[in-house]
Amino acid sequence: MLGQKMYIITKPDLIQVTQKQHKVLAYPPVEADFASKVCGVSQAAKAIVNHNVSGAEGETGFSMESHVAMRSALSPGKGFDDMNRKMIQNILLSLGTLQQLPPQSVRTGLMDFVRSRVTSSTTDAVYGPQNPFRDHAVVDAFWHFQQNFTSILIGVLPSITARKGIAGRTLVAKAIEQYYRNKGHESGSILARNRYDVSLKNGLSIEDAARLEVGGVIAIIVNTVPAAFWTLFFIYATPDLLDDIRREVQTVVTLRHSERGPIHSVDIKGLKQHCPLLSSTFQETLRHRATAVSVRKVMEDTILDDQWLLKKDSILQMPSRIIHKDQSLWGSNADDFDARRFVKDQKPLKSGSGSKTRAPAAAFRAFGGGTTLCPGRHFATDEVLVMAAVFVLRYDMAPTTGVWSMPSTNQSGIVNGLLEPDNDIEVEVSVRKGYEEAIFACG
Ligand code: HEM
Repeated sequence: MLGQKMYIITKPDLIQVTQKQHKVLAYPPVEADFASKVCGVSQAAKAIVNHNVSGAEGETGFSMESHVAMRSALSPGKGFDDMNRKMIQNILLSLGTLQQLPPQSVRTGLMDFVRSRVTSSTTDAVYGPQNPFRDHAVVDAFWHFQQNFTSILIGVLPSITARKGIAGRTLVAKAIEQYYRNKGHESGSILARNRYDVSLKNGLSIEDAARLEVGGVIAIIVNTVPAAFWTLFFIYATPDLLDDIRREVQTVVTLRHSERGPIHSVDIKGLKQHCPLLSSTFQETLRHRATAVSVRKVMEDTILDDQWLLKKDSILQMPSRIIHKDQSLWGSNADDFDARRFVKDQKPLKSGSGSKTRAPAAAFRAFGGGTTLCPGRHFATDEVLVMAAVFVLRYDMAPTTGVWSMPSTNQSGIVNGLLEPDNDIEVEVSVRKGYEEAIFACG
């Protein structure tokens, strides 16, 4: 990007105009460039990935077809429902494992805990019974790679400065390659199958298809982990909020007794429709912690909104963090975490006043917007809401220092969608009275 002209847009109305001009202010060339650099593919694969990124030749080529394939896999339908249901079952099951540990209370790093649960639940749902992430070495390698994103993408001599990350990436790509060779994708989700089919159809080798799939893993887990971490952090750090959310979640859980023990069935639809405070807390967590920057390439000289000349080949950025902290959009408490901000009966923002305000929908940028609005947002929302709901019902949690203090986030990488804590929080987690034998299921 050195020497490249850059424009930054921070006003939602201008962002909407930008998003409507998605052919000339385009995302696919940015994504192709990102994938080529971050995934470490061969020269031949770079040419395939960068072919027809402008869409001038119609909806053909790897870039255009993988966009469609991912969107269709993540849209409502049987394939998506199967994958989503498996992820939810995995989350419910994985939150039960603490119960099997000998003392009823365990010490763990909160980020570590969330990372391992999200990684195993999501990758198992996506990749199926031959999921390469069932191997802990692959999981560890992936997170080493993730910690080195920024250096790999824009660092000086990444082969030296990001050696551990690159080694991690190679190990994960090899494991996915083996998965493909064993035909693991055939019993995986629609998302895993669609991505493989598009890669092979467009002439990528299995090795390069596997390298690019490492980029797919970034999309499916990297943002959900901090989203779940911060959601739990804010809920437990605010005792009144924890009590209110517990009461709310209880209304969508039914209890029945079985030979195996008491079964608590969580109504997943009810969680989204009848738990406004939990949903609002999740959205506010994303608003408060998002750092995603939507990037577009200017494909030809363009006059934006009849007044701004954008030069061909320049880069346009729409940074969520600036927009989410704009007091003219979110009110005078824009910097604060307000768990009730997205509860529907909040009054809309009146110009420049009020602390409890609702901004226009376009001002919420955690999932991007327009044609590239995150297609995994429903999957991610279900994952975090279910995790938070079961966690609050089943567990008490307190930091071992005795005080919940907000961790610093200075080392958070610039390509992350959300801030990440510099250090993990050590917590003591214990099963709540009455939930010792509980089994959770989705209703
Ligand atoms: C809280 C979790 C998540 C956040 C905050 C998030 C955020 C985003 C953002 C900001 C973008 C780029 C949009 C743009 O530049 O306009 C994006 C793209 C994408 N996300 Fe997510 N995401 C999350 C979870 C997921 C999950 C769980 C999946 C898949 C299961 C997923 C799949 C994708 C895909 C495939 C794209 C690329 C879309 C395209 O090429 O058009 N995301 N996400």
